[in-house]
Amino acid sequence: MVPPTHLPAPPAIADDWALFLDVDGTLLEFAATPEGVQVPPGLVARLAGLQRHLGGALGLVSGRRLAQLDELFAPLRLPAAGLHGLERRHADNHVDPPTPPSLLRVLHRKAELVVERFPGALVEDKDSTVALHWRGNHEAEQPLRDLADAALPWLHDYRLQAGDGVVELRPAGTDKGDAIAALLDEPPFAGRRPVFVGDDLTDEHGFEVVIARGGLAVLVGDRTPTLASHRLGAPRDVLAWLDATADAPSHRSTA
Ligand SMILES: O=P(O)(O)OC[C@H]1O[C@H](O[C@H]2O[C@H](CO)[C@@H](O)[C@H](O)[C@H]2O)[C@H](O)[C@@H](O)[C@@H]1O
Repeated sequence: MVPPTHLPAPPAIADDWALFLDVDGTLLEFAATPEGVQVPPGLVARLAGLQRHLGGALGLVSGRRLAQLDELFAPLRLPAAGLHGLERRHADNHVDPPTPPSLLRVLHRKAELVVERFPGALVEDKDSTVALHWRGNHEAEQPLRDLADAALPWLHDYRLQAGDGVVELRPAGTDKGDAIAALLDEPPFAGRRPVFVGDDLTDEHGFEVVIARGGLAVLVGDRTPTLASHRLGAPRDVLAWLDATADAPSHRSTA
């Protein structure tokens, strides 16, 4: 496998692409807490312009909830998948609601007790999923991983989703790849070349789908191993790449 740092930069965005973008670590720099992220000035306008440029075929595919994505990128409401694909808003604004929460309440309370012992660590309640974060206190990593491992057998049809400074308990089934595949079955994405840009482990599911459909998978950073075909170094490089497209003349994909 080619080391990620040897992967080429992606070509300029083409008019016939269906472009899917991850959020944290891709469009936005990481922050100490989920609420601490900053949306760079001009990014919302840039995304709106890109959406027009692509005939509407621009979507967000994130681990965050759709409601959070709408808050972050207001007033823009792009076609989007939230909760790693569990929650989906189609181009017609219809939202598929996730499975309601059940046994997660107990885990949530236990996790709150753990993070009380490790200031800076936190529990993110996403209704049908719970994310256990240690970015603010790395000493919490092992206790939170242990708690997630111990809880998993009790949560029917749930699985662990590892991420950057986080482990999440989420319903099994739909992932980011499934969400991208579903969006690609409908207008305005259908018939276009799929391209997905993401940084984290959860994004590998999306990479698999776009590559299987003749598209491009763009890794942000140097996480390894990866299925990605192309790479950008950091969110600032993603923004520069999006900007370059806004300035470039229109063109279609080459092989
Ligand atoms: O799929 P993404 O859009 O990349 O979302 C993945 C998770 O992002 C958020 O957590 C991550 O970013 C936080 C803010 O920078 C950071 O504090 C945390 O350590 C990261 O794991 C979000 O809070 C999660 O719900 C998403 O699943």
